[in-house]
Amino acid sequence: MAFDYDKLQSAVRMLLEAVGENPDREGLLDTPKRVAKMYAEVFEGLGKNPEDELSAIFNEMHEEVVIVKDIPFFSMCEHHLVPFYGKAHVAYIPRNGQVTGLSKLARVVETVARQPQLQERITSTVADTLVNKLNPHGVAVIVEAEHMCMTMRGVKKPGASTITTSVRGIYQESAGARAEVFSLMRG
Ligand SMILES: Nc1nc2c(ncn2[C@@H]2O[C@H](COP(=O)(O)OP(=O)(O)OP(=O)(O)O)[C@@H](O)[C@H]2O)c(=O)[nH]1
Ligand SMILES: [Zn+2]
Repeated sequence: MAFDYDKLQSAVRMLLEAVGENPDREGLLDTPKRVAKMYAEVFEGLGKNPEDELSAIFNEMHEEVVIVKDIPFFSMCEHHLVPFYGKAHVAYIPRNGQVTGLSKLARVVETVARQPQLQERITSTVADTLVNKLNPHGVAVIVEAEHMCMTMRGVKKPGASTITTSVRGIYQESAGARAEVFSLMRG
């Protein structure tokens, strides 16, 4: 995705003017440039297909659960463009030896989080990415996050955390399997 740095910089300049700041005062002179760079970084997942992150697939006959938990992530709430951040836990049961690299699960989370987002959509997109690419027996994703739009503004409830889950395959069908994986993921 090609970011329009010039447009971003003039938008930031306009924003500063609109709140009554003087964008030409010394401390703010480089701010439009810095903020443009920052947006390019925090939105670098835009235009990427998270399935491309699951490039390493090993033919390993392990048809039991694999869990990577406590994957830290930072995202930007699409309603207020302020951060929400926390941890994602990703579990899947490979099928037919379709085992991916552990770091690739964290890369999927990273790509999906680095765009204007909702926590629910991060959770379901990570689950669907694994389903589409690996065709596993089951997938479970838990995301726990704190939303700055609920802490520094608005309802102002610091410490409130939001938990979302997405399950696919066997974890959708079997309450027992789901309870087991959730306890491993959150334990
Ligand atoms: N479901 C969901 N809601 C979110 C997420 N991030 C922020 N929100 C909510 O989006 C809602 C937007 O509500 P609005 O009433 O349109 O906006 P607002 O007046 O700024 O709302 P307040 O935050 O209550 O002040 C708020 O309730 C936010 O808490 C998210 O990831 N998922
Ligand atoms: Zn918000």
